[in-house]
Amino acid sequence: MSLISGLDRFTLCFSSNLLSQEEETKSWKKLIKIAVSGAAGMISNHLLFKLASGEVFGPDQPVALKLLGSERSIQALEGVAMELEDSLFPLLREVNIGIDPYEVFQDVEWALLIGAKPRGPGMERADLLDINGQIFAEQGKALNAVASRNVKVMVVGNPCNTNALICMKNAPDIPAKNFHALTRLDENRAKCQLALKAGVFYDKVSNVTIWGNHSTTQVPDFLNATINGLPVTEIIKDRKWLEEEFTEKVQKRGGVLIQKWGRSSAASTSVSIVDAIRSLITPTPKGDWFSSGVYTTGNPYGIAEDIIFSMACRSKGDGDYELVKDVMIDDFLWNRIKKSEAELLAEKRCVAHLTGEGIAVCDLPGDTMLPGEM
Ligand SMILES: NC(=O)C1=CN([C@@H]2O[C@H](COP(=O)(O)OP(=O)(O)OC[C@H]3O[C@@H](n4cnc5c(N)ncnc54)[C@H](OP(=O)(O)O)[C@@H]3O)[C@@H](O)[C@H]2O)C=CC1
Ligand SMILES: O=C([O-])CC(=O)C(=O)O
Repeated sequence: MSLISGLDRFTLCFSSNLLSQEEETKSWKKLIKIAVSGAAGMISNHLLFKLASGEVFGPDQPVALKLLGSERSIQALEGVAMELEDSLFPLLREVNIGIDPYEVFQDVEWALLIGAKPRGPGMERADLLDINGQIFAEQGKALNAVASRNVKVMVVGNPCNTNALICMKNAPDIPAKNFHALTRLDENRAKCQLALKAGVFYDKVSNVTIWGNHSTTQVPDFLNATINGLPVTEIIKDRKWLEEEFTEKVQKRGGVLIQKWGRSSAASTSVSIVDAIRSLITPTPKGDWFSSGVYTTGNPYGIAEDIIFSMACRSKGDGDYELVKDVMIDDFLWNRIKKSEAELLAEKRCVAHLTGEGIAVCDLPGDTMLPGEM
């Protein structure tokens, strides 16, 4: 018996505890198909087991995992699939592996796009944008061709905001609103720092927005954040700490971790992907919000249109979201937001050849980096 299918090496013959159709309609929800790229990578190694366990979509939600790899990773991918199979997750109905996004993305309702080339020594940021951009352009086209018409796409692979924009532009038949770049890890990092400084537990911190790019220009918003329902600025009165130390700590957290660990955050990133998905499929607690990198066109804040920018979102739990209107933006916040916006506009000009918007011109600001690059 095997759950695994894909690449013609495995045949799907799992059936031993498959519920009959009648039982299924009584007690279990309809199977959902979830694609994960970079499935043999470090983040996926944590995430896939959470998806299969029911931790993400719930204890009555059967899942099919469709794992996208490459020639490079196919052996590893088979190993990952075997481990999933050996874990005997009752909700995991099917594991499919493949290297062709047009096969792997067939009918998927969620696409978690994690695979991306890491920036190597001496590689220009423009080169990274181009190499990874090509991956995301191809995957956008594949999603457009074969995925569910309402697929939700979560881009994790860096530079995730611009990769998400490229993916979205190559998938014109899928609503632009369905594309997200993961900035939830940054939000979680910000909450952790505020809780530690205030001497409270993490769950007392809410309304934390990350504005902008998942890079060192990101803006962790302490102005609108609350602790125990009170403005953070009333609890932590050290404004200098908030503007300088806190902000920089969150912006550079990824890089500091790489220096210590020798690799980038994988476990906490997978936790934040779970948080990001759950924020879309469960109603946002009253008065609170969450951060996600989403499409700016029509935003109420005056941020440039047609980029993917992290902003404050609320969801009714139906997979969709709306932008939060009642946020304060002072000069400090606005100046920082403009810097991150300028970086994303520069990244966008750099990938114009991949978004169908003409000839690329790369004039990236030199002083900004991915969180892991400091
Ligand atoms: N948004 C966020 O908050 C965060 C984003 N990240 C980003 O997530 C991505 C994945 O991280 P992680 O899982 O730790 O990385 P890994 O290096 O463990 O895995 C990355 C996967 O990317 C795939 N890949 C695609 N193209 C290439 C290529 N040209 N060269 C090498 N590998 C490639 C590989 O899979 P295959 O061969 O199967 O394609 C590989 O397994 C990275 O881009 C990282 O920067 C990390 C932390 C936080
Ligand atoms: O740059 C990286 O790969 C790591 C990263 O995004 C982060 O830790 O936030």
